[in-house]
Amino acid sequence: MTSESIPVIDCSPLFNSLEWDSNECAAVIAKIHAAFSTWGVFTLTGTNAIPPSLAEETRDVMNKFFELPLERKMALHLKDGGWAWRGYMPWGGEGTKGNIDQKEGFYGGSEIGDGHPMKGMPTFGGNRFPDGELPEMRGLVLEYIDKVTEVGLTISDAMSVGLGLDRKEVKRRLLDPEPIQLFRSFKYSGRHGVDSCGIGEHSDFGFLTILSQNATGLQVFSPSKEWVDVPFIPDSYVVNVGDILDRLTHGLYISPLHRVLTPQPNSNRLSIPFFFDPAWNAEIKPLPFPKKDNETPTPTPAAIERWNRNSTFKDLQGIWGQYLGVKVQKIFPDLSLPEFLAVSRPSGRHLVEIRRD
Ligand SMILES: O=C(O)CCC(=O)C(=O)O
Ligand SMILES: [Fe+2]
Repeated sequence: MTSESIPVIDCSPLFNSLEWDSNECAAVIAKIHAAFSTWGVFTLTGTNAIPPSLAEETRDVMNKFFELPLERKMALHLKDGGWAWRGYMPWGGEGTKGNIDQKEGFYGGSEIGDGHPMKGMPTFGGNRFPDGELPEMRGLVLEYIDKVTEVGLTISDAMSVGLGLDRKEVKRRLLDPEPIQLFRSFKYSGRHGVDSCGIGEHSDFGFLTILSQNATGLQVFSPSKEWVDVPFIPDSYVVNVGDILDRLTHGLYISPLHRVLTPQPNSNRLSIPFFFDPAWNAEIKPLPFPKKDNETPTPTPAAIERWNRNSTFKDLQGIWGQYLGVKVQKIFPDLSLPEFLAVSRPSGRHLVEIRRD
């Protein structure tokens, strides 16, 4: 048994338009900085950027979505959404390290118009909502994405100040003109005879993950290397560091291992992880801190061990989209991709076409 528990941080001063150099804000910023440097995760309370009713209605509509007949959901299958990586992911459709994850999912993102310059690139494209069966889902999910993005931007500002940078430095370097916004919702349900996890142990690929949940089940690997339950607290969000933020902070911020326990066959656990990632064109190079002496911090052995868990970010170069494209290609090996430069593979270039069938 462990007495450790993940930090819970009331972030209301940051959302209540207080001066950021007020004592209240400074205290919250220090707590976030400490949480990211030790656990890599905290439970955020006190945000008014996402009205509680919106979060609840979004979870409700996602539950309704998962209750739709299977053939209606299959009509929205992810693979038919191509590079946009949007739509329905059936139960068992994903796995971690060779084991199937006992979950089904819905994948979405910000809606872009036909004329958008990024249309057709990995993660950019139309959402696949069940407009006929659940007409309210589109509006709720898009509104939720807007609001949770505000939370991501506020945390990024706090992080920037915590790292000794100007408040907008992280945003300017990594999130302008707009962060990549990946909406996910998962419904966990176990099957008799299958003992794999809801999601096996992993760390997140991107920058920040901001997760809403309706029950316990998520566990995080603690600083003293034990699995610790993330409690369910109403109107809270679990915010964790992803692998690229770990790298960009020279390993000061920790991308934590986490997993979702094996769900019961009649489980009702629903989560909405939101991946708040760098802008497609963001140049991937470490953040310039500490500012005072400009010395590059030396990564600790623990950081190097984390970075070696997977080699995606072995060398930091190029732009975020080049890493993201490779990630999406691994998920859809059969799809072909618009041409783009990739940096995390020796071949360097993918030459593909968008699937039209
Ligand atoms: O559903 C959860 O609680 C965790 C989801 C997660 O870890 C992920 O999607 O990366
Ligand atoms: Fe995760």
